[in-house]
Amino acid sequence: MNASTEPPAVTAAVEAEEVAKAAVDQAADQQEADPSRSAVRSLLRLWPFVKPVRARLFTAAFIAIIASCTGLLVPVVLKWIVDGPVADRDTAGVWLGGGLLLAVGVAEALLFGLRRWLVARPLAGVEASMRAQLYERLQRLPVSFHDRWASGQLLSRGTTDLQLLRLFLAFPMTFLLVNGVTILVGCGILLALDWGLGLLLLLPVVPLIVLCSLFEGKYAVQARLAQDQVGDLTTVVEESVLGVRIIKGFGRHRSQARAFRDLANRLRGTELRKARLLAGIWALIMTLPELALGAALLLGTVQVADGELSAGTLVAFLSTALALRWPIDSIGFLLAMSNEAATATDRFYEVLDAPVAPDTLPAKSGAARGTDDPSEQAATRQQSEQKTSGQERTEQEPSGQQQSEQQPSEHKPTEREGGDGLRLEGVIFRFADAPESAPPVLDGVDLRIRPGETMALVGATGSGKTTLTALVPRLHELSGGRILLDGTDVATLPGAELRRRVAVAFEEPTLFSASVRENVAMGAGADADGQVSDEDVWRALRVAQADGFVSALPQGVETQVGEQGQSLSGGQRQRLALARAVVGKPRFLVLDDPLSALDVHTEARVEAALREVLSTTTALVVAHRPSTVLLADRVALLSGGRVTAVGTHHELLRDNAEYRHLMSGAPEQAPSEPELRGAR
Ligand SMILES: Nc1ncnc2c1ncn2[C@@H]1O[C@H](COP(=O)(O)OP(=O)(O)OP(=O)(O)O)[C@@H](O)[C@H]1O
Repeated sequence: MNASTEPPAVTAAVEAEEVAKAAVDQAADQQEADPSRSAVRSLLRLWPFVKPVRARLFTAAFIAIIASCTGLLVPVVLKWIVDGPVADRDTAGVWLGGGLLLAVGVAEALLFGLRRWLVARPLAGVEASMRAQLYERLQRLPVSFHDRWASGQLLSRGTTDLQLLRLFLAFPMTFLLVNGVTILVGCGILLALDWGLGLLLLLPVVPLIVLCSLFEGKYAVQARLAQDQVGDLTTVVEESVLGVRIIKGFGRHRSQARAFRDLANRLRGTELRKARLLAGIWALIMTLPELALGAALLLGTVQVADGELSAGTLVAFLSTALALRWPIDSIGFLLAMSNEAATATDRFYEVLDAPVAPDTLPAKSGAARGTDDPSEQAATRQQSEQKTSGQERTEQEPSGQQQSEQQPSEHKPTEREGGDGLRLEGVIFRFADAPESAPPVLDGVDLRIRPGETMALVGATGSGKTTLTALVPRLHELSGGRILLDGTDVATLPGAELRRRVAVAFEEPTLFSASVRENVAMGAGADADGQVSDEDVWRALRVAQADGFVSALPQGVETQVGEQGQSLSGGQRQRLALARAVVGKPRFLVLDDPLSALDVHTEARVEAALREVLSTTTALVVAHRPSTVLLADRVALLSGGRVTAVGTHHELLRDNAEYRHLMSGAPEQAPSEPELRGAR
């Protein structure tokens, strides 16, 4: 949650518009495709997906080559008919020739039909497996990746780009090969029929090769631009649909539509440039061979008149040349489609190549990520204690404000046998995209939460509370320091184990298009799928005070909550998210202001029920209101990137001006966030 002084709804409306404008600008600045990149090399990266169906694909390509070359028999049969039965006025021979031509045509059609049948099924499988891999990768990529990438760009890669690739494998890939072989065989026949006329017909080949390679480079740039612009357009549509209430509420539909139109116009411009390039190369590909054919026809006719060439040979020559027209004409758009497929492959692999944080990291030594060496640990702690005044030191050495830990707090923490609770040691965090000059959001946070203890985390808006809570379940990787769960560094815990130990609920509750039961049971972890009993679900719903409204839903826990739970109120969504966090009875619970949307009475009831859960769970709860803070045994104040005070709510109210200011909302002279950051 970013710091903002505007009312949230106004900010959201302005942001919606700005996002659309930013997408337009982004499209304008879109990084150009590298014209020197090799389309063939890009397309070869599809091999791992194509490999399982290679036998069928190669068989289909071979059949298509046979079918296409079968078509080249037509001119040979024609030459035989003209020079034989027609010249000899042999009617039976003409019928036989006609029958042969029919047989050749039928064989060609059957072979092409067989090819299509062979490729349709396996290619749908290739597309499905690519899509599955993309989705799986998206799930594994870190939150920082998703922060950077627009959702529309990812959506368009999973839909439009993969469709383009299936089309390429089904059609252009095969036909570039088939038509290439057909042209070679056809040229061989032409040269065999009359090498002089054949050479004349082949004259345009060299300029056409040069022109095609020039076209390919230019087309690649436009194809990349167009596909990126489709991604931007998808982002704007998605955001407009999700933010439709804000757009309508603030009457922003016109400006939103304008921004969309600008983006659509840019895409239109790019598509027109593509069409112009394609039209240009197509015109050349059709005109140059046509000119050569005209010249060959003229020369051939003169030769027939002079008796140097038989009429049958000329007919065969011309019909072979005409049979090659489609394979030659199609090269322009086959190249264009291949280029788009190469771009789609690049875009697909941009996601697949993005680095995924390893499931577990080796424990690092030294201060950067803490250390297992007790002497180094002591040194690290000493360093961070020097940085932090009035901050929690250790349980054994209470001082100043910390002495009050000895005083009775509202809820006595339960010690767990063998557990060490949650420890943050010298935690440093900086967002990867933050400017170099900006200080880290968290700059040496030290905090110990004892087993069974509930610690409230309080701080000014934008002080880094949400960021800190995201570090415990490793939604972001630390820039320095370490976080220990019962003595184990979270970086060394396998992902599944980490999820089993830690459950989270955020202020902005995310629900999925599924039933209430499925949304809640999700919190029990992937390995518990299908094993969450009704009793567990209802217990969690009771803790979150959600049992009442869920019972009143038309199908109870089986009720579908709609996309993002839009059919529920904000407070109801928050309570379901809370139920999801507690259903798996986690050892550690991280709650980012999960009760902010509740009225005070409901909040009090949720808190009463939560206390039972929290008495056996170690919890870190971000709090903005005194009522939420009272849920906790102790409170930590986050300020200037560090924990500057720890104590009970009443102690901090008494002793800490900044805390008093935050809790009371009184216009007291507490340091502002920029002041605090500047002071560092
Ligand atoms: N993805 C991001 N990239 C760069 N900076 C970010 C990112 N997310 C948050 N920040 C910045 O990090 C700082 C801490 O944000 P965070 O959301 O943790 O604050 P917070 O204390 O939870 O605020 P609030 O009380 O308003 O929820 C803010 O200055 C914010 O602008």
